[in-house]
Amino acid sequence: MPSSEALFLGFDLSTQQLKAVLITARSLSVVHEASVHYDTDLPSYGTSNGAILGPDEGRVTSPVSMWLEALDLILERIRTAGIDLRRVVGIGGAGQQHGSVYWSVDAPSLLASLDPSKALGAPGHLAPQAFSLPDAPIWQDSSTTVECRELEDAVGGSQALSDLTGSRAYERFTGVQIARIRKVNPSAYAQTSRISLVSSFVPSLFLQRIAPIEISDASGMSLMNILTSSWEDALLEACGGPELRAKLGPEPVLGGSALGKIGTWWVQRWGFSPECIIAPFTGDNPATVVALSAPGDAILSLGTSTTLLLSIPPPLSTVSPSTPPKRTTTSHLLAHPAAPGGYIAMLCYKNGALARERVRARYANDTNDNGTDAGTKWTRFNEIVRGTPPGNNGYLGFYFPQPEIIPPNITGEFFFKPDAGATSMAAVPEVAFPPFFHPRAILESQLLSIKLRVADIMPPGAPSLRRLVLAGGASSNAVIQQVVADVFRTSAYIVDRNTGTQEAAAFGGALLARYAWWRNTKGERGTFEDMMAETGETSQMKLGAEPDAEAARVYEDLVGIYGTCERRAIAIYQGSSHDS
Ligand SMILES: Nc1ncnc2c1ncn2[C@@H]1O[C@H](COP(=O)(O)OP(=O)(O)O)[C@@H](O)[C@H]1O
Ligand SMILES: O=C(CO)[C@@H](O)[C@H](O)COP(=O)(O)O
Repeated sequence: MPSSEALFLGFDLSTQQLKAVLITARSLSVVHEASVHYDTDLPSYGTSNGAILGPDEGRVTSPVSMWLEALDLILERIRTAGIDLRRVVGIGGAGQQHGSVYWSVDAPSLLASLDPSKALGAPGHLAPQAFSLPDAPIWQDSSTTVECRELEDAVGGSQALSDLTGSRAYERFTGVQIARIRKVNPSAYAQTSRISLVSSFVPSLFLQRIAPIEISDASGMSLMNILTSSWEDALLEACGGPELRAKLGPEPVLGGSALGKIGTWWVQRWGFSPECIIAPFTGDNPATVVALSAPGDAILSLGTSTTLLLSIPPPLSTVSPSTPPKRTTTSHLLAHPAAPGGYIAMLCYKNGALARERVRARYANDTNDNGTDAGTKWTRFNEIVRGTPPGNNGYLGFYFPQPEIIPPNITGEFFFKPDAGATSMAAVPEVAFPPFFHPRAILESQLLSIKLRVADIMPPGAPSLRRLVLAGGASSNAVIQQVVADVFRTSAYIVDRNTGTQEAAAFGGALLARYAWWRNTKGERGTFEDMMAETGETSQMKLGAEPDAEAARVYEDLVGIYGTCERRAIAIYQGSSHDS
């Protein structure tokens, strides 16, 4: 590869880390990856897994200054690795969905006049004065239940809101987060000139002006009409009053388009080319779909959250009117970032990686457990899972350390085992649940919940899943790959680390930048797929695990029992939360 070959830079500002992937223009090969882990690389912010809990019940935020410093640090790491940033012709990326950043009235002039002698995160440079709130509410926030009910009431209920926006009201969605800020901190709201999503915050820094919000990530706000991809006045009014439209900026834009060229601060401080284009960033889940989706596949993303993603392509014919995809009160429908008229169906769970880590720490703590995620940290956990049979001898556990999204708001742990005659399941206290069964129990219950609901998001008449593609941190774990293949009776594919990157969202962001560059700089008119076909990119997937027929049969029998136990866990939770 000539060292002058043009590069695309993709970021993913996710929950626990900022990640970056650099790919070549012609073959889309990954030339470099970098990351900044907030807790360990920027400990002065005191985050736990990238977030700060409280002070109010359910409040979860991340410091905006920490994200600025993370950008400084990741660029330093990329430069130190010997990458010549002048080669970067396009920047794109992704952000954790729903999180919001509140810009002050001074922000536009501060952004436009950044000082090349100062780091982005240097105190007094942008922060605190460019922001009307120092902390950004993130997707783990669950403090807005009242605002959710108010929003649904304003439009005629949860299904009506889902029909309009693709989702019922959810605590983490940006519209209700805005409504809460307007209610509890009206002066900060009044001083806010613009509101960005995490995904539009980062390109705003690169452009040195506030970027528009992208349609796929706008689908996670409860503010956009999912069929027209335009802001919906009734929703804007309900969440943020008449002033919200101006704070959101222009109508949402399609991904894979060029927003403009990189700002002069980046050219002067970091040596980027002034011709480098900036593409809209999207949500981390839509970016993962862009990176990994092929017809007939579903994607299971095992990051901090767990998501199941299904790409619904645009109708083949624009002549015959298409039936709008299903909208439900348990799943989400998002606009596709790069295929106008296409959608993404999604299930999302809050208790993913962090809940599994908690079980590992309590019940599978290796004496050598100071290893890394990729090294020995999961060794004991995996041994225990291998030492227990599919179905876990009937022991079923539910682990919701944080208020869950599916089922809504359930919190706590709930355990079940077959009763004495093995004819039904009995709820049992933790002490009656052998510790050895917990590691498999958390994997099985997290996956059975998805199995129970996956039919809800399949388009009518769609064939059954061809294969599941795994993404996110836990996708590299071979034991987890096998349980996934068995539960869903489908081949589990993973990204081949020799040819691709595990950082699918950052990679998807780089691909969207490549698509924007191809259309805007090269003047091409084709689809994203046309662009991919021209690159001659070879598959980055490899088989992770094939289902075991006997194990798959066990899970087919178990899914109904899982559903019954889940209903009982909800009843126990509701009983206990009413008592307290
Ligand atoms: N080998 C592994 N086995 C199980 N889980 C893993 C493994 N490696 C990483 N993880 C999990 O991946 C999580 C991080 O996933 P990642 O997709 O990077 O998160 P995010 O994008 O939300 O910041 C960690 O919290 C860890 O629990
Ligand atoms: O809330 C959602 C999706 O609706 C989450 O999936 C966030 O987008 C966070 O993603 P990760 O950091 O877990 O990848």
